[in-house]
Amino acid sequence: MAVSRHGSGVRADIRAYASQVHPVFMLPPVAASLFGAVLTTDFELVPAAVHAVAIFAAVYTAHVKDGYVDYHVRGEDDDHPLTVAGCRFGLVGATTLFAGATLVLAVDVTLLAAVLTLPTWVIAYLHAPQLDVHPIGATMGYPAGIGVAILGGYASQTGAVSTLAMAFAFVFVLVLTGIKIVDDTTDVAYDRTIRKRTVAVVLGPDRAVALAYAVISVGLAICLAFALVGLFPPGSVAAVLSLALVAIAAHRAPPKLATMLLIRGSYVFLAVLVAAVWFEPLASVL
Ligand SMILES: CC(C)=CCC/C(C)=C/CC/C(C)=C/COP(=O)(O)OP(=O)(O)O
Repeated sequence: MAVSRHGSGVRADIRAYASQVHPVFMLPPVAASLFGAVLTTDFELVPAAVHAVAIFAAVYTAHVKDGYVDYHVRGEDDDHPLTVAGCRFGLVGATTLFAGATLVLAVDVTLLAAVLTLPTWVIAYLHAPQLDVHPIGATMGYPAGIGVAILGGYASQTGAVSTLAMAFAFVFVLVLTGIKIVDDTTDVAYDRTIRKRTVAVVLGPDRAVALAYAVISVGLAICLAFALVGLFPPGSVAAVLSLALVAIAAHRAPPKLATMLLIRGSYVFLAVLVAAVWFEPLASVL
């Protein structure tokens, strides 16, 4: 049974499945999982890697299902590399990998880590066609997945969640929600034609952009406040400053450029937070 729509043979099949690895969407959740793990004092590589694999498999599930729904069910996309059977095999494969990694977490690491990992697959599987047609689901599914990935990464090290992990998860959910609202302002006209109700479709682009930057600002202000009260390491202030500067530049830019800037800004935000947590380089000077 053919799995690739473009060519036959093992190479074509591998290419088709590899096309569903979207680094822009996949790196942040995997990095969030590892970030949760490095928030703990004793970092253990194996449970961190198992959790990261589960998160990768969840996001892969989301992409295969989204591609299947957008091309084969809704007829929205012009092309898709996988046949219907290919999508189904991909879903079964990714889900099996997810289940295996989650089972390892439950049996060999801690039950809480597994329990916190499960919602990521549920969000991923339901992204299309259920969540992506509703303004809250379309906007907050991915940020919520990142938040839970941070908590699961933390729990995979400690068997517990902490105020620190929850606070970081909360900040990321807010900041990424704002960025996703901006992202959806790039597709308002098209999304209206396919009845996809993003925040930008419901509120209109101008009010959506105002809401987006308000949500990002609240997220950054909370991050700053957590740094000032000593919950977050002092270097978090540098992370806030870097994303705030990017957000100021993005605010004046057209939607596509603004989205591109904010997504890259969020990578820098995470990277500076990792450095702040791991090395605490500014601790001695602040
Ligand atoms: C661990 C974790 C983060 C879990 C959540 C996984 C999740 C919901 C991923 C979404 C990835 C995806 C299909 C993005 C494109 O969606 P789109 O609907 O904006 O784009 P489209 O218009 O191309 O369908």
